[in-house]
Amino acid sequence: MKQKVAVLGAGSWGTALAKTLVENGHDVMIWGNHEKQIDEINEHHTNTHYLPDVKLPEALKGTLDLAACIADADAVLFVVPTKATREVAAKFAAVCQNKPVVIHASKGLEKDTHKRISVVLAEEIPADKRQDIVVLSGPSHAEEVAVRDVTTITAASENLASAEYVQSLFSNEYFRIYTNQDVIGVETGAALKNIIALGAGALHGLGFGDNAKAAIMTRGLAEISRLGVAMGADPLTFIGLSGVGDLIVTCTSVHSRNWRAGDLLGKGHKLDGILENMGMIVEGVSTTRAAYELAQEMGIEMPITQAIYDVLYNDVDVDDAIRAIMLRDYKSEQEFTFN
Ligand SMILES: NC(=O)c1ccc[n+]([C@@H]2O[C@H](COP(=O)([O-])OP(=O)(O)OC[C@H]3O[C@@H](n4cnc5c(N)ncnc54)[C@H](O)[C@@H]3O)[C@@H](O)[C@H]2O)c1
Ligand SMILES: O=P(O)(O)OC[C@H](O)CO
Repeated sequence: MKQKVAVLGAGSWGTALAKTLVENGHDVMIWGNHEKQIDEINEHHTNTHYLPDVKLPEALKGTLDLAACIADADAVLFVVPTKATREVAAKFAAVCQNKPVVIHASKGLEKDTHKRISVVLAEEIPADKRQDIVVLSGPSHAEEVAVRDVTTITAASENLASAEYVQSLFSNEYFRIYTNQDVIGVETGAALKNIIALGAGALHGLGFGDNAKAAIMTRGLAEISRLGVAMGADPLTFIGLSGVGDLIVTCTSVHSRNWRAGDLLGKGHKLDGILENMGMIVEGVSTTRAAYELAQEMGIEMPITQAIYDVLYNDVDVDDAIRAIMLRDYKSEQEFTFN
């Protein structure tokens, strides 16, 4: 059935998802915070900074007016960077007049509080202003979804009916959505893979080969699962789309901003300059800090995260960080415990 959907966030992912929703026959409005960009969407049906060469459907309307965007919406999709989610959710709650399903497609942990995004949304949006919160996540680069490349991701909610609603909203012949009821697992897998992608990029930038890539992805998944399970996730979620699936795509694709940032770090560029030139959000940088602090609080061993934290925040040389990981206490692979 045709639904009215508001997309909050007019960057790469918001624009690609809005395009898919229009192609699925829904009535879609996208809200952004840059006038020139919203004008471009409305007048030229493009969003060239984020998705060069992609023609957007004329039926996709952009607005700077949040209240107008969400008026009568059946569903509202939050797709702003993690650091902006609380602020946008509070603005939403202040003007929301109905009770839409709240979906989010962002990937990160909130700085300072270390909270998952669905927790931040639940704190800012009172239950009388929304239905369930559903997480949309998995291996998916906007650049590929926007050109209808085959993609599979997950809609996660504790309430299966809400996950199924989001599944039916987005699914089509190139975009297949699975449901999942492990919200903690889906969100932690999504957030933490960005840290490992920074590391995989750095190894590439330093000239390491495929063995190193396999090593960081496999041992990265071990520590993602360790923290995720300690937070309450189902271990099996990490062998699914938002676990190993997203890890594969983010650690191997040139589209990945996190991988590209890591690659440049490995080649000796400075972090500030890398972030400035990317022109898009690199979530892994702030998530590394949040995950490192959370792991310290919870007493969870995350050596790769710690190494990347040291490179990003303690000025440790990448080569030294790798040597420290390789020469730490020798372990059994079977030491992997979920508790
Ligand atoms: N790009 C992808 O392929 C992709 C895929 C899956 C998930 N994600 C996740 O989606 C989230 C958004 O990523 P993106 O790629 O669209 O980022 P982006 O950098 O391409 O765009 C972010 C957008 O958010 C807007 N924004 C920032 N702060 C805002 C605020 N306070 N109020 C209103 N708008 C604000 C920016 O103006 C920009 O339009 C991230 O958490 C990312 O990890 C991205
Ligand atoms: O470009 P990245 O590194 O933010 O990754 C985007 C998506 O999360 C990939 O699934």
